[in-house]
Amino acid sequence: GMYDGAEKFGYSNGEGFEDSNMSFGTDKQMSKSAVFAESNYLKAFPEKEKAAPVAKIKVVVRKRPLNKKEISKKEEDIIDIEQNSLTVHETKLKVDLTEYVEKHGFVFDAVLDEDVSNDEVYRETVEPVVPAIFNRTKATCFAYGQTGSGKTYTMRPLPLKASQDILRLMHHTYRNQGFQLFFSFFEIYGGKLYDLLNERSKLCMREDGKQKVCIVGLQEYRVSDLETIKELIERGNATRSTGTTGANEESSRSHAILQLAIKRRVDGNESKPPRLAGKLSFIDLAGSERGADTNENDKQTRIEGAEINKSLLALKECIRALDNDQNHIPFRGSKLTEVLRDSFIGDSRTVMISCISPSSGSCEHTLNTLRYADRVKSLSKGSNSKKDVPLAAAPLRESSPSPLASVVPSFSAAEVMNDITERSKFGWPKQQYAKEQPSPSFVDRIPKGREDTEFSSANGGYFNEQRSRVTAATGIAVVPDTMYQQGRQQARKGRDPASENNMRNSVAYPIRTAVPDEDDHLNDLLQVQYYYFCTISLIQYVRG
Ligand SMILES: Nc1ncnc2c1ncn2[C@@H]1O[C@H](COP(=O)(O)OP(=O)(O)OP(=O)(O)O)[C@@H](O)[C@H]1O
Repeated sequence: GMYDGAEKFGYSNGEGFEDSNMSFGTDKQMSKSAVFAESNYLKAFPEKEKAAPVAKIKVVVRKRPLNKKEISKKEEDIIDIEQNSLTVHETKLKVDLTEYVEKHGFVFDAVLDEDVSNDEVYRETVEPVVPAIFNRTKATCFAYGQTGSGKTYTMRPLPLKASQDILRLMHHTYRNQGFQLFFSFFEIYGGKLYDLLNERSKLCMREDGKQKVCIVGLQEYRVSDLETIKELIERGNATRSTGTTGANEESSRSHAILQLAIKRRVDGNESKPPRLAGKLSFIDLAGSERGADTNENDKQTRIEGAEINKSLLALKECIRALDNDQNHIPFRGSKLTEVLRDSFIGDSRTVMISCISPSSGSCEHTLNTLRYADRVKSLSKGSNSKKDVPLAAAPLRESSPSPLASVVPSFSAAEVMNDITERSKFGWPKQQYAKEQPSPSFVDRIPKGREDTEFSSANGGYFNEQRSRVTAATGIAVVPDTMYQQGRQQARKGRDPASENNMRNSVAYPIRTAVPDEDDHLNDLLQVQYYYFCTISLIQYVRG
């Protein structure tokens, strides 16, 4: 048959896990045990608590070339890259309709420009973590970015390249040591799990008595040659669901998770299932602008949008909690993070590749993507008081605590100042505006043909964002999803006030109930002014 090289395993992927005896507790037991999951882990491995912090998270940005459509529309490339820093040149209009360019600077672990090949992307991102998965590490690699920014283009080749390296290690360095490679591929769509290698059969997720995540019924294939892996990847990709949205018809609205698990037979004992040694997960996330879809289309699309939004937020919070070495990691925020739970406990590595489009028409989405990426990394570093690093820029070295972490806040501080100066010309209260929030009385350049949806969602996002920010700081928010909010507040705790200033959330929040305050009234006033301005402009345009 087609999968001759693959040995098919019908059991849940939890069965073969280290020390796992698949004893499902009652619901009550499960939720109780979940709370203590991380502390149990530390009890079992006390040395982990004392271990020196390692660079667990790597954030890489990749810019794609302008495509034919963008070139034909005469859109400009607005992204400048210099080593590992990047500048976005955003053209804006003042109230008097004169144009000005606002520059936004960012620094990441690596910034890859449009000439960088997929091979180089692999070398920069996944290759360094491959050896670690033979040694108890769970590594996760995901791409983030708007539809059409190159996530799939970037992610598609990575699993096969990684498999090649894994097989090489298995056949050479770790030869005759009982290591086996297992392959699984599933997707999360609208909060539900589907097996991409088993005709999209619906899966359910359980936690066993020891807080191990089990996806019951997920097909795992034992693989030992590249050709089989290639076939499985192609089969899974072909099964992925795609949907229709206002933004891009072709794009994926599901998160696809491809896992390469390394297991090991202990003492050559054939009767016992092999134990999990390490794991490498690849996640092709749904387009990051999906949260913004919540206003439009049919009910199903709105639900999908909300779910995607929730999972992207939850993912960010988990990674940040992880980087802060927090005891509580808010896995429960979404299906995606629950599924990835065991990838975030213990020795873990996360590689995030933020994909951006270079074109002026995508400026707003690009800034959102970069802010998300920046927030995953820089804030958590800023809060780590133990690290005393010089302020001067220094080249980043792999796996050392990033000296650049200190550069990011200083970079931002200058921008905050610019921002404040710009705004205070208009007499707005300075401290109310965190860095980089769009000021509502400037008309951002809106891509042609997308005015309505883009603007309304962006604007809605802004006001929601402002609200949740203010209420979180004063602690008066009443949020229905309490688990989720606890996670957020937990994540905020370790932060210092200086970095709080740089708080930049990029993803539109789900709408929350909040007590209105002065700031909200100000926002409403500005919004009214803005609409007034638009109406006047429209009337003038129609007349003349
Ligand atoms: N670095 C690149 N070099 C050349 N072409 C690219 C690059 N990145 C993306 N592309 C091209 O741009 C188009 C869109 O890319 P892709 O499908 O990967 O976007 P995406 O972010 O995965 O979108 P979606 O969220 O809708 O799945 C594709 O035709 C792809 O071939």
